[in-house]
Amino acid sequence: MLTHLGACTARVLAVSAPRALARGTPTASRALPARLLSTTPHRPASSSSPQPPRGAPRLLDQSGNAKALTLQLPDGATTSFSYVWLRDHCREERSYHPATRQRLVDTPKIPADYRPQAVRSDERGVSLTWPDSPFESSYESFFPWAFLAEHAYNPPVVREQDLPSVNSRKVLWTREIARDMPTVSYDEVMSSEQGVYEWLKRIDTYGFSLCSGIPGTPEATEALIRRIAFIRETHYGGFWDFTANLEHGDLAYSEVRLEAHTDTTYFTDPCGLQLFHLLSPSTTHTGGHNLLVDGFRAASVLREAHPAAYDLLSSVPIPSHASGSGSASLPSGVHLRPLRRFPVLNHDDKGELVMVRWNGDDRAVVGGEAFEGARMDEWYEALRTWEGILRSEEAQLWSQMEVGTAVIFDNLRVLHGRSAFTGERRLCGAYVNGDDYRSRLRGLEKQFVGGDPRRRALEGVLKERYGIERKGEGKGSVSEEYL
Ligand SMILES: C[N+](C)(C)CCCC[C@H](N)C(=O)O
Ligand SMILES: O=C(O)CCC(=O)C(=O)O
Repeated sequence: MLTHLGACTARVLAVSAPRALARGTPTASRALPARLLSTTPHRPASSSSPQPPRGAPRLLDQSGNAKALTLQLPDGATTSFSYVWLRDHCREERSYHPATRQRLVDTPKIPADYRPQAVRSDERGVSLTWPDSPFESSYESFFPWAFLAEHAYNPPVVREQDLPSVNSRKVLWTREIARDMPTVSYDEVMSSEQGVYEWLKRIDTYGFSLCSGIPGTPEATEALIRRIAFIRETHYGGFWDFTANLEHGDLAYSEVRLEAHTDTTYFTDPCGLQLFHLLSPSTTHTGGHNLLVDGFRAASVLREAHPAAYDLLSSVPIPSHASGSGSASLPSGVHLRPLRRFPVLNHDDKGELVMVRWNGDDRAVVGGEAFEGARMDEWYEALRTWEGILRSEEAQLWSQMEVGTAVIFDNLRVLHGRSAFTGERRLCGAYVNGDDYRSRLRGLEKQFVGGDPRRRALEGVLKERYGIERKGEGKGSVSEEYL
């Protein structure tokens, strides 16, 4: 078991109905705490919404003389595709390897004025017959309506506002979550794909999860991590089994307190997941308690209360370094250029917060043009404000780790730390790449719930708004599993 430190006195920011993460048969995992800060869930149109217009989309010009393929959707909307785009995105075997799903067509050789000699459509989609030409012998491409509707660009048929944000499933938390921690059991993770799915869903939702019932050995811990994906090797090695011996020239290998931070801020691509499992019983040491802070919640508090500070921490790039060990040297002085630098708060191209990078110990010298004038004072004020939120009582989830229960967290969202300790404290764990974790989760979502939330919303929009569905295998090699 994990012993939570201190009474849970944090304010619950907002509570809505408990969210069932798992669909279908309940697993051995415990129920999940109610939402602690409501985020606006994406609500697909209810069954009372008007019935979608029926009938397949239709072509507006089948003459083949048009400069582009234009189709009209059942609601009257029209959208066009360039013929070069169509030839480039053909999913037939001549153009798209059916096993590797890689493009075979040599795109730059498609003539700029390429056009089909015939175009026809039916209830399933559109067929274009390409002519004999120096580019290729005559050939037919088929596109299911679902493929065209999903990938329409001129104009788009499905827009960003039709889909849930990448953070729609995330539940922000305070230390209050200690009342009922997202937890799965070692046995369920090791014994079934459903178990791995329950584990990764919790990590995706809360940014962390416990896993209980683990044999107190590094071997069992490593096997558990490898149920997600392969381990990410760094200059600290792959799977770590360490004590406070400064083995790798880093404070993690010491007994000092570490404030809430994210790891590997000196890498262009910080490690995605990080797992810790205590191997020495709590009787062998004093202190060394685990700290977790929801960096996305902290950022939302900062944005609400200190928007200027939020903007500053979202724009000014911060250098980071690690002494590394042996051959690794990751300096990042003001004039030394890593591949690129990142701010503390990082957003995707839709403005969604997707990565927190914060490590006060590993931060290198800040300076350069970005800090001229009053900017340096403003930045330190923002730092104090940000750290004030991270160190607030309501934000800090402290736990005394125990042999048999591991904590795993998303290093791009959840900050971690530890209290100082004395005595023998042996910890093991590893990093997993963020892309490998997200890929594994998407594969499990496809297996258990028909895809990730955006994929399911996209197909819901096409079906409910236009009556268009992806219907099993398409014609030829164009499968409905197109990427
Ligand atoms: C490998 N292990 C997790 C034990 C320690 C990693 C060292 C942490 C480093 N200061 C950083 O923040 O990246
Ligand atoms: O010792 C711990 O509990 C955590 C150490 C740490 O923060 C790290 O390795 O990044």
